[in-house]
Amino acid sequence: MAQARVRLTPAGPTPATAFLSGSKPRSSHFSFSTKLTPNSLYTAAAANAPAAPIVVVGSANADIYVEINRLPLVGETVAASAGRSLAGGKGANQAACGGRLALGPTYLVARVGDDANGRLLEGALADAGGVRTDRVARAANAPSGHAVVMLMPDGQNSIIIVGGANMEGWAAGINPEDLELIQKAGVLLLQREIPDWVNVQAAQAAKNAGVPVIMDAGGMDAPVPGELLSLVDIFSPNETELARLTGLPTESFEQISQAARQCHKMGVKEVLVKLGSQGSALFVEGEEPIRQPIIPATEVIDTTGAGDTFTSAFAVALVEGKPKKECMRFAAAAASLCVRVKGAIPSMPDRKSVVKLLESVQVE
Ligand SMILES: Nc1ncnc2c1ncn2[C@@H]1O[C@H](COP(=O)(O)OP(=O)(O)OP(=O)(O)O)[C@@H](O)[C@H]1O
Ligand SMILES: [K+]
Repeated sequence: MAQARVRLTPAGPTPATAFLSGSKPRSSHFSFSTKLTPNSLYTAAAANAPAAPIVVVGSANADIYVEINRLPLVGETVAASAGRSLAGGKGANQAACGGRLALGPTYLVARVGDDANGRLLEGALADAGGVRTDRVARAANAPSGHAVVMLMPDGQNSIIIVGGANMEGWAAGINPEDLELIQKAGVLLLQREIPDWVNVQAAQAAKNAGVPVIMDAGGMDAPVPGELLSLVDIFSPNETELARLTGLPTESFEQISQAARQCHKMGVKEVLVKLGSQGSALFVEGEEPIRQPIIPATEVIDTTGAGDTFTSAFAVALVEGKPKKECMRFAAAAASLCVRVKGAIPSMPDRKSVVKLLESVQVE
């Protein structure tokens, strides 16, 4: 449960995955046109838009990175050449991004432990700016979610994850006052690093109040329960997660379209697929897909957090009532800025930078 996933095996229809991220192989069998629509209203008019809150219900994780030459053998101790602890978890990442980009408030509903990692997470979220952390509660009987990420010189990594409070900290579920908050939200943003039953509870509350639910597919690789899918308005996998969910190949755009249609049959009307350097595509049932190419980065430094940035930025634009195509452009611009900077939360752009990038992109 951390910044995103690492592909522990080469990409394929059903890879083993963890919650942390690294670079991943991508299919390059298809390409997008780069036709862009004019950048409309992220500036003056948007400033007058009603500022409905974004509510993220999800994970917060302390990621402990160690750089080692090789894994220790059983019974052996090895010295790391470097180590650091960073805040992550897809819930925290998406809240941090919302906090930077949204006109209104962004709340994170999460569980941490009453421990040093919990304090690290609370501090990092406060430093990220713009995130309301008063709904991050400390669980009495579970440690904060954390992960040990062992980075090796050849780029390989091994990860051990402790779900901790993300998985065990919810007791009887989401607090009544947090359910009320969800029902007043402009959008509810979910991922899969907390128990499915908690996600169902949040999504049900949102659905009852007519609040749109976006679920990022990243996190645990167990099948998504049908009950949860039926409560989600926009489901957002990358192509690997889409393949895993549907059991279908996602190497070509045609195959991705087929897999998205399969999701429609499973009860999700809108599927927002993230395709790495190939951009993204939104499949709304019964409509032509909307394709969004990447907005090229001057230099790609680290794609960690790109998926979380994309999903969260899409939600930010959606809350402002932007058309879906505009939401995708906004998200692509935010993600393009994210890949230029190392790390997850530290790489998430502010609104001004996204607007500036959108303005600088050539309009056809
Ligand atoms: N090299 C790149 N240059 C510019 N933008 C990129 C690049 N790679 C990714 N992006 C943007 O980031 C978005 C999300 O990236 P990606 O598809 O890798 O998400 P993900 O697989 O969910 O990522 P994560 O590793 O964070 O879980 C893409 O749709 C694209 O807009
Ligand atoms: K990054």
